[in-house]
Amino acid sequence: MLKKIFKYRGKRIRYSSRKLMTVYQFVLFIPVLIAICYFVGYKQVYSLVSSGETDWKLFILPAVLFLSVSVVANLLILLLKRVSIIRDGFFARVEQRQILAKMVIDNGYYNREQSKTSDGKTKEKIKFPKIYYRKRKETFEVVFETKGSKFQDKFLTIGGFLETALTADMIKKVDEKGFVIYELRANVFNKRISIREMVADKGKVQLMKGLYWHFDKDPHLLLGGGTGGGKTFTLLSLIYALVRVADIEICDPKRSDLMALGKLPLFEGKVHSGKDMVMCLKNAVSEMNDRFEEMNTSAKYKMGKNYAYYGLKPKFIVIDEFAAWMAELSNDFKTAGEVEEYLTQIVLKARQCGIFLIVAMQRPDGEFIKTALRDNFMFRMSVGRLSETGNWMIFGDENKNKNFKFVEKVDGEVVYGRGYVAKGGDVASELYSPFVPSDFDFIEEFLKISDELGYERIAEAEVQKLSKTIEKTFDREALSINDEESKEKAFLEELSQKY
Ligand SMILES: Nc1ncnc2c1ncn2[C@@H]1O[C@H](COP(=O)(O)OP(=O)(O)OP(=O)(O)O)[C@@H](O)[C@H]1O
Repeated sequence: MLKKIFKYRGKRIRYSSRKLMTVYQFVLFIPVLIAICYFVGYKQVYSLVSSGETDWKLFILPAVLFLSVSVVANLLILLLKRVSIIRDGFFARVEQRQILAKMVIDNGYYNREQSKTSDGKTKEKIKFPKIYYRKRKETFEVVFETKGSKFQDKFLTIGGFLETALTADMIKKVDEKGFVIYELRANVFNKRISIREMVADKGKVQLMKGLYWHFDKDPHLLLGGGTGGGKTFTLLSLIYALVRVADIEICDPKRSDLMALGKLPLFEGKVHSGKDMVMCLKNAVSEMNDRFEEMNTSAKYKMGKNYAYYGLKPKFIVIDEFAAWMAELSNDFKTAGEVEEYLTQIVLKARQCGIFLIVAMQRPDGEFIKTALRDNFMFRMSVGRLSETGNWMIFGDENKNKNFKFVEKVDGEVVYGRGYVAKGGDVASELYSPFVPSDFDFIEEFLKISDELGYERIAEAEVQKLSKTIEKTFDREALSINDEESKEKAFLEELSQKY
């Protein structure tokens, strides 16, 4: 009851909050000011004055000392505030409160109140509506009182505006009696991890600091994104992290970057293209049935337990450029029907026995992936530039009002692999896929994993050749594809540009 009466909503944003950073500058300077007043003012100047000293030259040194210490101290305080903002510390939050106050003033979301002073003059006072700022563990909340105020309509749709004003990403909007609460996350870029930090176990894989794909809870991943946005690198990163703990099958209809992996012993016979991809899905369905059989007849059978309990390894089927593949099959109804059938079975049933799909495409158009099938991908990601419709197709109706941004540069540097992420049905939040440094050679790294897992080594010349196929400058010729395949590849390339 008490909680209902006194509900803490956060720090109130007031007219005075517009100068918060300056106030803190002064507050932090006060101890320094006291110290110089004591050591310079009292100890030096005062003693000179009280001893009757009149030579003005003797006062120069204390004056210079006073000024220089003040300037240096203020510069240090400014530096401290800057570092704190960059590190998302205390002053990042102070700055956010100040920005909110300025936003209210600049947009006129306040009321003017007139009052009479004791000497009969009229004084105008600016009164802010009730707006609160509250820090949460990884996020912060901005709360607006609605209660029929003249700004109510504005506050109910201010989410996108807040995202831009506070350079933050809205992750939730909650309507409460009399209030609307926006939950935002700032400085998401700082939460980016390097590919080498990606950790996976039998139930989850890390994507950013504090962000995991719990594939056993939110099965099947749908990844969308425009050309060159970082889809292939995201897929490769996921494969890199998961291959230590899972079986991976790869379908690459474009026969591009991922095809090269098939030449490594670690993925021998596990990288598919053409008709082989249909077989891969068919085999996954029969493996699913076998796994269920094994689980149900196990001596330690327990209702509701999943693959991990029975000691089974998770298995991932990675399909790149899915829409282009389906477009290619648009005249081959039989095969297209077969693919759809296998995918539906896996999507609907395979979670418990540990078989998961990771499907990537430019955008999940209903023409190529049925909405009912798409809705069962419980984890969604996008990287790179995507149209409004593309985002809506990936993240669904829940995100129709989300302000999806395309960010090309962060701190002046071009950024790759930026996009959004959401569990099915949630508001999408900003994502930076794990960073792949320029000295990271996927082939070399997969060979290291091969060694760890006891696979045979391949010749150095072959390693060199393969490394080139997954370089930052796509050298697709190195894949040694014959003429007939080249034609088909060009056709698929064309389709994947479109879809
Ligand atoms: N996570 C990342 N870390 C570092 N660089 C990246 C990352 N993602 C993408 N890049 C850079 O962007 C380039 C394009 O990425 P990628 O090949 O993954 O795009 P794509 O969306 O798969 O494009 P396409 O559809 O044309 O194959 C890479 O060669 C790399 O230089």
